[in-house]
Amino acid sequence: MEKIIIKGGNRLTGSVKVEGAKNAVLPVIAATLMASKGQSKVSNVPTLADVYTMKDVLTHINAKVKMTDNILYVDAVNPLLTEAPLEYVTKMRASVLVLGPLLARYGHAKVALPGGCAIGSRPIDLHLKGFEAMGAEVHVGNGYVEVYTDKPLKGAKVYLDMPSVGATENIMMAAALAKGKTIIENAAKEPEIVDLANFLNKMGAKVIGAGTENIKIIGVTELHGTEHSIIPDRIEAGTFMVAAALTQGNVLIEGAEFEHSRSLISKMEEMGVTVIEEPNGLRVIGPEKLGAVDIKTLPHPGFPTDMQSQMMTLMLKSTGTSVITETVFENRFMHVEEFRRMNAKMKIEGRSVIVEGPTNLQGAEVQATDLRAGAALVLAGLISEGYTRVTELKHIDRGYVNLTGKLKALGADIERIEDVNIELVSGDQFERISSL
Ligand SMILES: CC(=O)N[C@H]1[C@@H](OP(=O)(O)OP(=O)(O)OC[C@H]2O[C@@H](n3ccc(=O)[nH]c3=O)[C@H](O)[C@@H]2O)O[C@H](CO)[C@@H](O)[C@@H]1O
Ligand SMILES: C=C(OP(=O)(O)O)C(=O)O
Repeated sequence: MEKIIIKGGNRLTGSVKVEGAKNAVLPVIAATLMASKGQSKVSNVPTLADVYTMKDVLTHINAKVKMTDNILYVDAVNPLLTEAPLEYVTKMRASVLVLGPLLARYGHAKVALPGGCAIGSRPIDLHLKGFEAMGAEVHVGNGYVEVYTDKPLKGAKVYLDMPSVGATENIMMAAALAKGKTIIENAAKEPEIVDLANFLNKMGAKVIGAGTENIKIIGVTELHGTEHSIIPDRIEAGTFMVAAALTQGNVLIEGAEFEHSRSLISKMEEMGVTVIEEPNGLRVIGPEKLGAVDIKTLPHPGFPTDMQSQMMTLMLKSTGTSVITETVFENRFMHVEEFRRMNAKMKIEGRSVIVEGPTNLQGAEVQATDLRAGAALVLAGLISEGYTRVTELKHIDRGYVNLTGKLKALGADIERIEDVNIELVSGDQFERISSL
């Protein structure tokens, strides 16, 4: 079983480059399926497991896909299949984002119904409500969801009960090729929604107002391939910001956008962290003593749920009682048990976790329960006594390119090892691996 092993105590310094955003590139790749003319060239594509899964979905349905370095080429001109089987959806829920594009282009799409996952039940009822409002029939059965229509989709007014990111994206993509005007009310406002809208507009779509709560889409009859560069990953950036703050470090996070991370920066500043906007990124300087804060996760521009577990690590180092309340997902606290194995003092009360700090964290063997929880445990390892071993790295690989290498370059004592035989890597073995 592969593990990341961290020996805590090092201060991080230097600079680290942020990759293209996972949550922007996945919908953009899905949208390339709507180009009935010309090839799409997407650059700044992160080499993540999720990107390869999305690439496999596209190949499965007959699109021609090629990836070299960080550039992805998609040619979807030839007729496509309209079904994506279970194996892809179990690896990555974002595979449901092919529903909107395929429905709009072919009048039919079928994908395995995503089940619950470690962070909550995650239904797709709002996506389906949008498709129905545009005239599609929805059939759910035998573990699959099928959407179809024998007439072109028609523009509609769709109110989302909550500003779902995926539903906004799926409906926006379907509406781009529908007849007439669609308005998405209470739409998600994340920067990744704006990136998708920009990509669609370069393909010939007419999307107005992305980034606000009302998005208007005037349908067109055809979309074409185009070129686009993916926005930087604000969650990867945030993870390194926390790493710098935790270790009393001084790190330049190259490519990090101030505007995309306002809520995180504001909380970090409240805790005593210095964040400086520089021409090519954000510099983060960790203080000697961190103050406690209360945080509530919310849809953008509120505090992102994808930074909740990493911030919990920072709270563990802060002096006083911090409370973190999760309002976006109903069950995103699986990492609390793992933190406790590292001597963390925290208590779950309903949708909140009460964190008592500062804690002397102790290294332990812990499991990544989802990708951000995995990153948070690696962060905790950076400030723990002794050795921390993080397993279930498949989760981390969904969302982070070379997390170990990047932290090592900043000065962390960290290794990723394949240890089929060694159940417990001792300090000596770690020293040997580190010096290889
Ligand atoms: C690939 C991608 O971009 N993933 C992000 C996206 O996920 P995703 O698009 O799945 O998240 P949503 O914004 O849709 O989900 C937010 C909440 O709405 C609920 N909901 C959603 C859709 C629906 O039809 N019905 C419903 O009840 C979900 O269960 C959840 O409680 O946004 C989340 C919230 O910022 C992030 O944590 C994920 O990293
Ligand atoms: C929850 C996340 O992603 P996904 O929606 O792809 O599971 C995440 O990026 O933290």
